[in-house]
Amino acid sequence: MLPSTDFTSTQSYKYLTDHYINVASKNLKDLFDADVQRFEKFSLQFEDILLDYSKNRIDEETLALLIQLARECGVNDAITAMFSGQEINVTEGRPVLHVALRNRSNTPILVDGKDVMPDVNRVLDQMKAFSEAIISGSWTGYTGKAITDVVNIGIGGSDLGPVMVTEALKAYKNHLNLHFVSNVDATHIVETLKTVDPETTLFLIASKTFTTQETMGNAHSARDWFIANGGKDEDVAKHFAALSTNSEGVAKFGIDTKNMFEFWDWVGGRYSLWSAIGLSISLSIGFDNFIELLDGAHAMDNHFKSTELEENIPAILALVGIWYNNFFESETQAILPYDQYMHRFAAYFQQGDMESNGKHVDRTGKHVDYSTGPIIWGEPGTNGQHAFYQLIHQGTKLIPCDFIAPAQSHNPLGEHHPMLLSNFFAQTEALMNGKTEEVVIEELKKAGKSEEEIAKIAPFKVFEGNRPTNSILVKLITPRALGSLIAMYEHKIFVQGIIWNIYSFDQWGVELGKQLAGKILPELKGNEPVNSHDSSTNGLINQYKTWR
Ligand SMILES: O=P(O)(O)OC[C@H]1O[C@](O)(CO)[C@@H](O)[C@@H]1O
Repeated sequence: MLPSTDFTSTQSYKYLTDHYINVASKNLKDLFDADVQRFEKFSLQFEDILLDYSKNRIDEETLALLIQLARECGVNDAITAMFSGQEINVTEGRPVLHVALRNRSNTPILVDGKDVMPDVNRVLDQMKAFSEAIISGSWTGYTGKAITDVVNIGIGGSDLGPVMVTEALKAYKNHLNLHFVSNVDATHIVETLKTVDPETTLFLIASKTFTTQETMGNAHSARDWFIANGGKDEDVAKHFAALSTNSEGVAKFGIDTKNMFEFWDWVGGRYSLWSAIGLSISLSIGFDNFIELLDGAHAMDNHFKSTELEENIPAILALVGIWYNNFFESETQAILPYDQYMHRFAAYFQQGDMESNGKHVDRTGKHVDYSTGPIIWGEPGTNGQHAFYQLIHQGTKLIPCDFIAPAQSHNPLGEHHPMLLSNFFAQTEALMNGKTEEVVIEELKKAGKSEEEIAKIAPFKVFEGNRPTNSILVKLITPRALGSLIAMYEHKIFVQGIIWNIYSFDQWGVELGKQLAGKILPELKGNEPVNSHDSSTNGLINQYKTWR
């Protein structure tokens, strides 16, 4: 059982409310001026990952109160509950055990009295053998040729994790060409199939439930294409594998269950890249690197589980996030990786965070009267700088940002990496310090502007500063470091969900749209006008019918 506390009625929350008034009036720049130790006090290192959270609008008292808040909300007990396999996904009646998938120390983890580790290891062995056979070319397609292309068909958690990781670890990639098809828009599968050869293509049908409309639609179209282009029914086994919890659904689709890579209902979709859903990752970078990814996540799990909250990186990130979300009332949080390979990292955590903590009902079923999960967004630097940073620097909204960068590049070409990192360092400094009117006027004077010109232009050139950031500097984006980084954010989301007293591991909010689409699909057949909806929906459907 998870503890259930309304965090707004805790003692620490009350203290934080008063404390906020004091801190909100302070400037980050002044906080740095007043304390030469600030970086040392507010930074933590885990292996090759340095978290600098000193450029946040906090002081030592803020942190102490936030930690007290975490304690009052039972964060430590909740961590124990998750790692010990308790049924903390209450609304779906399941434990939450993505940590078991990467439990490299193999300590038993019990679900209904049974250790899950033998099953986890059995599927890992199966993934290893399969990955090696495909990569080495010993597994051949129906005409005896080695596989050259792998098409992962999945959506949401059965797509975003594999896409993000295979992109982030492209530097470790082998000869296989990876493709990802997720959208039910035929364009996605049609354009992908134009680039592959049925004789040398392997399709991975990735779906936890094996019922998701988009994935099933794309999987059937891929199978039809395979048969229409020379494959026979008996050849399907060489070209289609399933990653799923639903063996019945897999068999019904026509995939030999020998080619099924199993996982379990205690793995949430958006936490599933560590499971059989990660097969495309293992194929892309090799099984040993996939294990490195799991090792990195496991190391972060151990840190999270056994480190006091004061030094606990995911917990600190969560608490600082709550500080902005619930006291400064910031609505969004940006994730800004200064690494082109990590270009899908923010998109991945859009699902990870927003599907987990986008909830308006607390764990007692009551509507919350406080803000829960933030809107997550972001793009890689430096591209974002030339697109939306204007608003972060000079807009009216407070946007806490996580800046992430590797100290070493996989592509150390000329001055590119120092140029990239100079931007990474400059942005957080600029966001913090801003530029005062006096400095602006001084600069304009030096540029020879008249008094009149200066008066006109100066206000537009002022930067208020005092905009908070975390900097996450990673030595090099290796599979291990990436595994740790992903696990770090997963646990941040977990801690926030515990404090907001919501269930982070269900996703009922995606059901309504699915249900209505199921109702509308048959209505799109035929030409007779539809009148079963509101006038807007009827009007749109009927116009579609005349235009199609
Ligand atoms: O793996 P499945 O069962 O096809 O589900 C895909 C995705 O759909 C959702 O259930 C809802 O969008 C996600 O949580 C999940 O990752």
